[in-house]
Amino acid sequence: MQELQLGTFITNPRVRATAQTPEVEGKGATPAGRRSAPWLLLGALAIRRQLTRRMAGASSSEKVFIGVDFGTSGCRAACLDSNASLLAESSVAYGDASGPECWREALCKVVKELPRRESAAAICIDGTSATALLCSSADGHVLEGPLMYNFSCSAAAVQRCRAILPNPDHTAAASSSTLCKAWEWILQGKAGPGKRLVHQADWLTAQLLGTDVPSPGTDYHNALKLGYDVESLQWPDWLKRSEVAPLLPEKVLSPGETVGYIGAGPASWLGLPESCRVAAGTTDSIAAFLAAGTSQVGEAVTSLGSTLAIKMRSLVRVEDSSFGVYSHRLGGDPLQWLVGGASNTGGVVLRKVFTDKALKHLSAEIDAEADSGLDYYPLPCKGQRFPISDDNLEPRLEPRPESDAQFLHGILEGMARIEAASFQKLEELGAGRLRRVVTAGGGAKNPTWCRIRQRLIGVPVESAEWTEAACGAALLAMKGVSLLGALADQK
Ligand SMILES: Nc1ncnc2c1ncn2[C@@H]1O[C@H](COP(=O)(O)OP(=O)(O)O)[C@@H](O)[C@H]1O
Ligand SMILES: O=C(CO)[C@H](O)[C@H](O)COP(=O)(O)O
Repeated sequence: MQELQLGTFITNPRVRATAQTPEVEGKGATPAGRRSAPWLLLGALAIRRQLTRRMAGASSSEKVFIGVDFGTSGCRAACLDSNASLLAESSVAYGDASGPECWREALCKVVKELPRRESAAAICIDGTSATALLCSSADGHVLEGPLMYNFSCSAAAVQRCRAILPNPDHTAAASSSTLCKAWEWILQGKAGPGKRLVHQADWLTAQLLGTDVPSPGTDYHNALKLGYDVESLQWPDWLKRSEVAPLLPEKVLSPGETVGYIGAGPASWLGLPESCRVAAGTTDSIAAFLAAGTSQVGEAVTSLGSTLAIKMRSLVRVEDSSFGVYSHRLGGDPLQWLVGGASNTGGVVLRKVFTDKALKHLSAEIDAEADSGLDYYPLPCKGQRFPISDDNLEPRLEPRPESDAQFLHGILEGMARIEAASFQKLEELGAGRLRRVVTAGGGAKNPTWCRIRQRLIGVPVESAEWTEAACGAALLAMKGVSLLGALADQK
């Protein structure tokens, strides 16, 4: 098996690195040039290994809090001290690998690179929303899947799903919903007694508890697309009466709520103490929202990751699956919602054409205030989830100009138009007026893209201080269930 190497250590600009190893400049692996690997592929990436530690030597016994983010292209971990300062981050790319064994390998890799993990007081995992596995209820063994977050189910599964929904606009009506994936397995004859649908974050959280706890249940963020009623906080009767009922997770917890503590086995292979609390998780774009830090209704977070997910704080819950719009529960009194959706556009389109290094230097050549003169609709392949829900929508990336910088300009502008149309749709549907956009994800490090987006969206657009979702998961580990309410109650 290929020897695993360290991933890229992301240095948080706020915390000055005190220990630096020389920069290792590798050749950027082009996506097409990637070699396959049984587990985690780390091509010859430009690896800057910097462990960030606070200047003042924090005592090694001081408690730390760990968040682990399982995104589309890789896994990242963040470690906070008891003042919620960022101590260290680590990451590993999946490359061409995928599936539960790859995720578990990534979990082990990123956690074992964190300093002071032996003092961890709590850990929390976020995963891609609506990524589902079919597992044995008895021992948690994976039987089918994963069906990934953007997997569009068969017409038969979608039809059976929509037939039980209380209304056609329901979040679970989307062809990529977790509930459609449950019907997919039912129609294939793979579901049945002793089997349960498990979200990516839930399965990984169970790895932390050890083998004697097959399933920790789920959280009400991950449960939304499975049909959970996040207003009354219960499985609705129409779902409990359906053939899906036996597949539903028994427990639905609040994100950050205690699921249990690190099992003896995981304690040894992760180097975490058995006293470390395991918190219920959330989805990757909500973890990014939590990391980005917003303070009032009308503010939004756009996650510019492999996909483009937006969440706007609103006092109005909006749900319209015909546009791919749904609302996650934030909390507070009055109850606040994270209204938005997840588009198939995003960094995945960029990575098919440009390495991260090329993105950086080509972006510097672009005049963000000028129009590119191109009219692209950037998608990785046919199909769009939001703000147009259409499995047959084709990408538009022609004509390609001679200049790579102009080509990139057209793509960034095309994605910014999709983002602007998304916010416009949320306002049309009653979510309220957009005031400001804070940016998370890999694209947040591109100031040119931020300026193009600001020009087309028409409100201030800036990069978050913490652009990594893992920091949001670490805050959930640290603050527990109080985090969401406290965020919502900020006026
Ligand atoms: N300078 C840049 N400008 C725009 N996009 C970038 C830049 N650097 C990296 N990216 C994009 O960021 C994406 C990865 O972001 P990340 O948040 O890690 O994604 P995910 O969590 O969805 O895997 C990649 O698709 C890559 O193309
Ligand atoms: O695009 C995705 C993967 O990155 C997911 O769909 C994303 O998690 C958005 O879903 P949610 O709004 O439920 O978090």
